[in-house]
Amino acid sequence: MEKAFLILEDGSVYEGKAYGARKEVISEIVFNTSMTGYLEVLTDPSYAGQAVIMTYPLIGNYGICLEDMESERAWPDAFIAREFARMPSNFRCDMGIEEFLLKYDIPGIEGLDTRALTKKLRECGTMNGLITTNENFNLDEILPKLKEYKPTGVVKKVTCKEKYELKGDGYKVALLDFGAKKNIARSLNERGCNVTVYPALTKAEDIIATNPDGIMLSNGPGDPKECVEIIEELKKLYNTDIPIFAICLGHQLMALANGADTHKMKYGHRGANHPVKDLRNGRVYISSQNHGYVVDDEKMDKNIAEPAFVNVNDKTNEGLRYVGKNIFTVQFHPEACPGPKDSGVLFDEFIKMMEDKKNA
Ligand SMILES: NC(=O)CC[C@H](N)C(=O)O
Repeated sequence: MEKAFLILEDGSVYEGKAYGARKEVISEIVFNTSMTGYLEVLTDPSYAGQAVIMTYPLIGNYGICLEDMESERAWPDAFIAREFARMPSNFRCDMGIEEFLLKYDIPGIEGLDTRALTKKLRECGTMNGLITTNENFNLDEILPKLKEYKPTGVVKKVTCKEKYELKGDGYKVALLDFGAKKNIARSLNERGCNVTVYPALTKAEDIIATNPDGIMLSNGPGDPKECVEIIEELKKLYNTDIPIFAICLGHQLMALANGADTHKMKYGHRGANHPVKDLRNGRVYISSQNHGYVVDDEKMDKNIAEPAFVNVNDKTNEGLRYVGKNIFTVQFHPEACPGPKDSGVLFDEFIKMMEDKKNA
């Protein structure tokens, strides 16, 4: 077995075995605590520019079911687990995880201590790292490069190139694709919506001109503050009376468009069991999450938006309701995939919002 190394920005080195593609990459190293759903993690475009460590020790047991992909390809720069399954067992399985990683040229490492690694990232915060099979690495050369790295231009990389449509007889929804997981469009389409998916840099005027019943802003990769052009367009969408629902990056961008600030969290939320509390009724949903940035809700003008959800573990903001507007946005993932479907009802709330607006 060929050796592979993960070298972190602080100079620590973890040795494991090479798996998947043989390729040297520098990336932001993040961990995900989901016990299943590795294919959905691999195909979530929000991971572009990052390498993912799965904390669950055995990954790949049920193989890869291509039908369950959340986008057209796999996005992480690298994929790391304690052990990858050699003999997947599942009647829907199309291929094993190694074949899938090779197909998208993604290097993997297994056999390293993912628990120690996760503890390290929790204590020191998210770090950049190098994944390599070169045993003769030189830390003096590598560490300055690691400190410099920042994923940039990632939304442009992952968004669709052309608009496309999912036909439905119900409400007409314009979905802005900042790196959308497929289950967002599917969740709307299942509720009858006719969904038109637009590239991230579509002008607000072009969307407003189609007279949609509602606008959906998707999840996506990278630092929200980098998306300056999109934020400008969202200001214009805010000024219409079209109902808007936003998830994750969409939520952060709408907040930035309205004078809020965002910051990078110490190590983010990535997993399938994050409790979020609905501040209207105290109800707690167990949610699927994948984000490294968060909206500073204390700095948000309360006349513009009020906190709608809070994370029960660390009290960070998980959603906003815009005052006097048909707009609500969430930091977590009601579309699940992977993870619990508890908060899928929020799509029904969005439908209700469009209905009320139409009947007004
Ligand atoms: N899933 C997402 O939309 C992530 C949003 C943003 N890239 C973050 O990490 O916070």
